[in-house]
Amino acid sequence: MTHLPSSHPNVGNDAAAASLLGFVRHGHGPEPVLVLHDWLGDHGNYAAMTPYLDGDACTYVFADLRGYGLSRHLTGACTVDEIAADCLALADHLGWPRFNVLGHSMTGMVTQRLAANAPDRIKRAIAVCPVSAAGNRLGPDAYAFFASTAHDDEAFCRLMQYVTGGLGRGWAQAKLRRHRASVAPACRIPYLDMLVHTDFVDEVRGLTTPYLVIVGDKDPGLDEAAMRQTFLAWHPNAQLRVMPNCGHYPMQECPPAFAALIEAFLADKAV
Ligand SMILES: O=C(O)CC1=CCC(=O)O1
Repeated sequence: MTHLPSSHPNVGNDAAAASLLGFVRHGHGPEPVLVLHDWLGDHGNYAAMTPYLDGDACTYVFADLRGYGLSRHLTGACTVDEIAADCLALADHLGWPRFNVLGHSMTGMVTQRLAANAPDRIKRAIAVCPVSAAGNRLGPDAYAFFASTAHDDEAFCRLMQYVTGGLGRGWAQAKLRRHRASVAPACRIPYLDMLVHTDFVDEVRGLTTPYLVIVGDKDPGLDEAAMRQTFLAWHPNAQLRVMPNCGHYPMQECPPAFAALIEAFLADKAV
């Protein structure tokens, strides 16, 4: 991976440069792919799968949202509109008039926001274990538990084990270390509130963007049934794939199989 900081010299003006999302680029192929991370990780979620990606076919840009990883210094409103605007600014900076977008979990809804805001710019969308435009309406106890992971290391580890069907302590602790090092404390709850309370379903129904929706069969909440009631119900050109023996993090739990799945979709010449 090539590391390009957000202060890359090709940025057009100071204001744009100051708020450009940090990113990591991989590959040089003709198919541009903007890759977004989840609530609890950053671009590092994808490190295990990059050796299996075809860099001659695609150019991947792994972006960090404000408050995360290479954008840890950037503050903001932590809304889906802000993320979508930041993504389009990054695509402009990269010289990408039209591109593919991949969102994971929390940023599943960002793929929909982008497809609704800029349908001519989004070639295809991939939504991985995604929270949809309907938000993830957690009840009070579940919300309190999710919120506690922002400061309670044990709760964080329990969540990491729960959403992967019981992976071990080593997995949970590795996720915890990366999270605590790369996610600014001030943005943890605001992004949770975004993923819980956002609702723009009426703006995405009927969008014809080609969609690949991927879930793991060990992800307890964001499962096949949930996808059929959301993404598959709203997007006429959506297809669903269920990854076997995989939880909420296919890019880390099943890297080569996940890479093959997304690249088969990205290679579809009909689009
Ligand atoms: O990963 C996210 O963005 C949010 C989330 C954490 C566990 C889960 O099921 O969703």
